[in-house]
Amino acid sequence: MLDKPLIHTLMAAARQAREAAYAPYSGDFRVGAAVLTGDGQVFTGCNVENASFGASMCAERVAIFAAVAAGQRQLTALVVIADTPQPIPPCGLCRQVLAEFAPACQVIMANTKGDYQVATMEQLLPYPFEFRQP
Ligand SMILES: O=c1ccn([C@H]2C[C@H](O)[C@@H](CO)O2)c(=O)[nH]1
Ligand SMILES: [Zn+2]
Repeated sequence: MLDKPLIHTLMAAARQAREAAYAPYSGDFRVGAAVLTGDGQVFTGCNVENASFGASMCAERVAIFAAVAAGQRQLTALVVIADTPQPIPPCGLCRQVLAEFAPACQVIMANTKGDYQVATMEQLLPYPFEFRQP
């Protein structure tokens, strides 16, 4: 279980990352994310939209891919934050990507008011797809 100071550190990092969100097509629905690696590093991301809507990328996957691109494949926590009435949950695609690198990850869903809720990956994606060679 993550302690409160660490949750607040990660929430602050995600909130800061959200500032860079590029979200002109969603009406400025800005999202920030932060992931914690097994060795204590923090990587962040924001959503990056595109005129071809399907080419847009969620904040969570930007943060996860930044960690993996830096050689960090073991993720222990993820925070996602947006200006929403309730804490924001990660979308299904991000859950599947999280399951790849963070099967035992704690997911902290937050909003900019400071509300947050913690869930495990088992709760968010109980049956992740796993590829097996036939
Ligand atoms: O968990 C989520 C859900 C949505 N978005 C982004 C994608 C898009 O830019 C905007 C609206 O879906 O929010 C995220 O970054 N993370
Ligand atoms: Zn997503």
